[in-house]
Amino acid sequence: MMDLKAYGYTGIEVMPDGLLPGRVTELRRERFTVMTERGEVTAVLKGAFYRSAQTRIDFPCVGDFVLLHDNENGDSLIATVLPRRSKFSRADYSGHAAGYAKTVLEQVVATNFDYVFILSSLNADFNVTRIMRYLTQARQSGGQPVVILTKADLVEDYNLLLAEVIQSIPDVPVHAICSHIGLGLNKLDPYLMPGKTVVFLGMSGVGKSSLLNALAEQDIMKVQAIREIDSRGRHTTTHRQLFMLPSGAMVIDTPGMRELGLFDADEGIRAGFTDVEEWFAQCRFTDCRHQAEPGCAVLAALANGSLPRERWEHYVAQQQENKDVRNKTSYLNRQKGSKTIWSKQTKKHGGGRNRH
Ligand SMILES: Nc1nc2c(ncn2[C@@H]2O[C@H](COP(=O)(O)OP(=O)(O)OP(=O)(O)O)[C@@H](O)[C@H]2O)c(=O)[nH]1
Ligand SMILES: [Zn+2]
Repeated sequence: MMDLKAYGYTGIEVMPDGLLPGRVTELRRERFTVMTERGEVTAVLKGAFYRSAQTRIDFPCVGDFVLLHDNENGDSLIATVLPRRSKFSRADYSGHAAGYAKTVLEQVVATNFDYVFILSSLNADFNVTRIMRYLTQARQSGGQPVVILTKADLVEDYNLLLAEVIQSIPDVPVHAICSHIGLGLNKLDPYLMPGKTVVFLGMSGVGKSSLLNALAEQDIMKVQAIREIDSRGRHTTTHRQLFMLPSGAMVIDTPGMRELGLFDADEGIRAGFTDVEEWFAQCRFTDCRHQAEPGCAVLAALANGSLPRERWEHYVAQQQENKDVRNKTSYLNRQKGSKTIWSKQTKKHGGGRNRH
């Protein structure tokens, strides 16, 4: 018997008759892999999901705890998604013709994680502003942020940059690592305790796969390839989306989670709020601050519910953080002067890798 506690399950007060709890470890098209007390099962959604769910937010995602009708002879049926303690989602405009509908679908890409590892490389891409923008995203998610500065081997003295980041965000733990030689990985042990779940947030190429492989103490991609050869019925070319580390902690690595980090946060955040900014054009005054002005379209949209209040508050918080970051960054830039503190020999390996 599997103990689901190992997967971070904390139980519910009353278990409805005939239902089995589990955690979603993989989602491919409409088929789920769910870890339960009797091991891994495949499952599909009960028809009621498609009839009653208002948006795809209500659909289970990797990391979710669910209750299912177990079926030993085929697909089990997922009946309920248990409340989430943290989640990352991204706006999905795919269902709408541009400029047609105002509603943006929310696509949940990972749930129920304890820590958000914000990865940023110490080489030429080093950028405190970007780290702070990811921090805003992380704080909104409900997970605890941890900043991880990667590729410490590529700079002459990573302690300078480490000190800079610590100074900018004194309330968040910051660690420098090198996945290739294992430097600093032991600093991550306190987060990687049994039953805890971690997600990685960061741009393409910062070293997410390398860290995952280093923590897994094996090459996960290779492991998967071998699985396919010994024909255990897996028809995928990518690794598991919720992965159990030897330490007993789990890492969620879904394609959607990767995409969250793909854009450069500098433009990405702005692009992510078009549904909010669209209203500005309809305000009576072009310099409307959307606070108490007559004819403010934002206030009207908030009042009649066309613009969710949560969404507006998220936007305002983001704007504030951007401002703080700009102030801090110009301060840091003045301090840094003309010192060259990172090595130039390393150019980022551009996009040639397989996308998972
Ligand atoms: N020198 C050095 N290179 C590293 C380190 N970690 C990763 N790299 C290199 O950086 C490149 C990108 O690393 P990945 O681990 O694939 O990055 P990723 O974040 O998974 O990238 P995506 O899959 O595109 O999201 C590879 O060439 C790695 O070998 C490190 O600690 N030191
Ligand atoms: Zn206004």
